[in-house]
Amino acid sequence: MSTYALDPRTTVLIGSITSGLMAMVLTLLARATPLPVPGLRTWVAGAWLVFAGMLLLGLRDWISHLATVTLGNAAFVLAYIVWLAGTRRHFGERLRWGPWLLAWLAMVAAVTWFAYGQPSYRMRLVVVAGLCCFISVHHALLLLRYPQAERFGRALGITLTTSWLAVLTTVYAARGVHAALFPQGDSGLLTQDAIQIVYTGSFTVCNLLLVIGFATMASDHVRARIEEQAIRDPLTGTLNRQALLECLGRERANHGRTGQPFCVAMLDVDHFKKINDSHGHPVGDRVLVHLCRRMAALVRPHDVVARYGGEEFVVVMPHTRLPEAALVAERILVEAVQADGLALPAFTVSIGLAEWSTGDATEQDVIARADAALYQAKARGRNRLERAALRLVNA
Ligand SMILES: Nc1nc2c(ncn2[C@@H]2O[C@H](COP(=O)(O)OP(=O)(O)OP(=O)(O)O)[C@@H](O)[C@H]2O)c(=O)[nH]1
Repeated sequence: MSTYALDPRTTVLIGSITSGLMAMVLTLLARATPLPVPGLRTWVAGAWLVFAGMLLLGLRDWISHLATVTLGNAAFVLAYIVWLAGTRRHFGERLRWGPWLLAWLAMVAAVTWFAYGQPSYRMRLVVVAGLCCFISVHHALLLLRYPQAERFGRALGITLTTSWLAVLTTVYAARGVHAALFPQGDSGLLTQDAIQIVYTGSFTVCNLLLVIGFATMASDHVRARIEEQAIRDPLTGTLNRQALLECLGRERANHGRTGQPFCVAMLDVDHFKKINDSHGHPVGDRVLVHLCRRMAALVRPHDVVARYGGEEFVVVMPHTRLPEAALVAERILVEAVQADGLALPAFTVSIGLAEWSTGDATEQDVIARADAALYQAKARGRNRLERAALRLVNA
């Protein structure tokens, strides 16, 4: 009679059921997600491989040895390689499959040999635990390379996944070393002893927690993309009007606290309708995209470029007074319209510039003054810069 409440077969079979459920949850997550998550499908495939591997391992002695020992271990270890590929893909990299598949094939061959040629659970354990340990440590080190500070969800997902990979590495290392150093008697994966119960229980739990870790990373990825889409103009990738107003609100508050000046440049493409009419809207779109790229390259790192609407853009220049802002605006006027070798029609822009003044009550006021200066620039012949006079209190 068993001296333990759990036996390894029960642990592995419960593990296979829960990993099947996790695989299902991950599959549904991949189907339901409103935006594609790189690597998620690969993780789904890995989760199903874990389910298959654990189920086969748990059916030992009930179905053919080939299915349980060879295929079970093959599916199980392949899952770790597939998860590694999924993580790489998530971070925009590709796994070099060749060496990993070679190692996996060698493992499958060795396991088969130590199951039929020269049966030895001890050697199978050394081979399988050794490779799983190597994959897990490689996977954990890979995750540590990615920056995680800026978003809580991402940091949490990476930390969870890395932590469970570290635990998994320890489990496989400990089991592999124990098998290498000590005779394992008549042991098999499902033998009823404390070591096997702890071993099978540990990798079962870690596999589930790994899936939760990646799911956390995936959901944070979706949230970040949605937040990004909410503040970006889809055509040019610059901030949209809503984000611009928030940025101006911050600058206004900062000015209230510290007295730091800031300027707003409003920019409009001259005769843009003609460009659309003569060359078509797609070319007009390319002009806008090109202009934004050039502006982003010409302004300073802390300046903000936003699309105000149509072919109108705003540049916010923090910590800047009107004369310095005029230098930046002049640079944009001359250099942002250059499109040598890009097969774009020639175009010019007009700019109206205003500095936040004590007479401005809201961010809309400073925008309105920049807009009025832009109107003047248009009226005075376009392709030029006009500055709004400061509006001082009681002026
Ligand atoms: N291709 C393209 N055209 C746009 C976009 N948004 C607005 N427009 C077009 O931009 C044109 C703006 O024309 P107007 O407001 O008459 O101004 P304009 O022709 O630039 O003339 P001035 O501003 O007076 O120099 C309109 O024809 C809009 O349809 C866009 O995202 N892509």
